[in-house]
Amino acid sequence: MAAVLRRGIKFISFGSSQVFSGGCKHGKTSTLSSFSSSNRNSSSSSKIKVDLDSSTGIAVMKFQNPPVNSMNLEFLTEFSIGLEKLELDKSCRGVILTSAQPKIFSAGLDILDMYGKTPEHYEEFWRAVQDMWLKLYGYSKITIAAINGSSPAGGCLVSMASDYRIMADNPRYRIGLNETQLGIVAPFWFKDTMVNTVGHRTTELSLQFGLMYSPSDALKIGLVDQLVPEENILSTATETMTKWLDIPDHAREISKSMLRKPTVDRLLASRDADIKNFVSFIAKDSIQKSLGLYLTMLKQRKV
Ligand SMILES: CC/C=C\CCC/C=C/C(=O)SCCNC(=O)CCNC(=O)[C@H](O)C(C)(C)COP(=O)(O)OP(=O)(O)OC[C@H]1O[C@@H](n2cnc3c(N)ncnc32)[C@H](O)[C@@H]1OP(=O)(O)O
Repeated sequence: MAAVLRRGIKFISFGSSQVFSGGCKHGKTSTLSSFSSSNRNSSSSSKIKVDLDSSTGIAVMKFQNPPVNSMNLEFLTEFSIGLEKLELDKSCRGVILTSAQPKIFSAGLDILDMYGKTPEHYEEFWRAVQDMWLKLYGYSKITIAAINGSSPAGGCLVSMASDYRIMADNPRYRIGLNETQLGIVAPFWFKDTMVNTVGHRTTELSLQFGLMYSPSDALKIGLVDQLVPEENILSTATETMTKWLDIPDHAREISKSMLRKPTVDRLLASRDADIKNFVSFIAKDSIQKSLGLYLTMLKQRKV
């Protein structure tokens, strides 16, 4: 990674995949909170807008943390609480995750929460990342990621933790676990989630090179399930959800749990050790230096 940063390279090719280089700025969106009809219940925390249609049982959670939906402590906390509320709500049977920001699903974990902070902050932050993944990966209801933009690292994790992934077919977008490009390491449960999604060999290459895939390459390796024109992404996600809703909940839920519980249990059995590991890793001078360099390059639009 250091060599990559020094060279200021924008793309690294690997087969037909590339490390991503972004290229645009985003405006802000406004926060709305309303209750529009007897069947639709909209609520909005500051970073996530939730719209539940109780006549269909489908909720849409829209990330609205401009400019790039980076997942800071506040976002992660609101995300976990929002998921929890919907899980407890009997009128909700499935959740669509998408972004209110143009061109970005999520930029992943907020790098500023991992840079220049205290050990206590790192600990709190990492616990919030774990909470979010444990809730989403072990979620009893159906989750569909409508990936309407780039989705690096933590954004890719959220997508992979969903039951089904629909991505906008825009060749400028990228998705993948690019942690090594920042000089950091995806923890074992990120790795497990990817192995469970695309298999061991593809994960070996993806994680070591920090590969970011175009939508068509992501479809080829099974990182996403379907590509659609950008303007159709929400309608397709809703149609797809309707098909999933045809399956009796209890049978689908037990099947999902059978497949995912061992992976969830692995982290549950070692949460404190995982936090300790994160805090000691991220606080290292060499890692802080790498993150500092990466942030500088982001600001200079060289990533
Ligand atoms: C033992 C375990 C140890 C560690 C495990 C840690 C696991 C980490 C997981 C992660 O998720 S790390 C985050 C990885 N994310 C990235 O690398 C994404 C970086 N960002 C981009 O590639 C691009 O910004 C983009 C998301 C593609 C968007 O490009 P665009 O051109 O549209 O916007 P721009 O680059 O100008 O960014 C706008 C603004 O946002 C800041 N930014 C971007 N991403 C992040 C981020 N992840 N965290 C914090 N801030 C981010 C960027 O610097 C710009 O800020 P500025 O306007 O002030 O310059």
